[in-house]
Amino acid sequence: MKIAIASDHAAVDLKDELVRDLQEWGHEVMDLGPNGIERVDYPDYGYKLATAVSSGKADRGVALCGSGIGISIAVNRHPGARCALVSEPYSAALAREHNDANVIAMGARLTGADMARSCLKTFLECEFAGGRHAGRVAKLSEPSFIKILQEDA
Ligand SMILES: O=C(CO)[C@H](O)[C@H](O)[C@H](O)COP(=O)(O)O
Repeated sequence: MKIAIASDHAAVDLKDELVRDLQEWGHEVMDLGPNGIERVDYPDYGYKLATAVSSGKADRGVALCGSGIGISIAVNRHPGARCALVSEPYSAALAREHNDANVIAMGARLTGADMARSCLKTFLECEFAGGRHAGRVAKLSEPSFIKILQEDA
């Protein structure tokens, strides 16, 4: 698969480690940065990642920051992204099977490299179950649903 990955400064080391894992597992990796530990803003990298996945340039995305919270919020602002913040493999499996998540988010300051690797492997191996979940996932990007949210805001 083609996997896009991005982080902020807090998760560069984890990003680099997961890039190596992804390559070892045979995936094509789009590393969207950053390349150093200089402070950057997670919305910038979350937006880049969401665009890569939504446009079809990448099949799946990996979003990393200190807690995973900021970058997952940023990615989910993009209408084509379904980003799941996880810290253990069962949630990573459910994110694929029930939610058809196309981006996994993790927090480098909270989740160790071995656990992150295990979550990522599960996320990439699991498939969307469809069935009763399909209509729910479709609703997330239905124009009428988005319109209701905007009107209620
Ligand atoms: O976790 C994050 C956002 O949810 C970020 O990665 C940052 O770590 C967090 O905002 C703290 O910022 P800092 O500049 O690293 O102190």
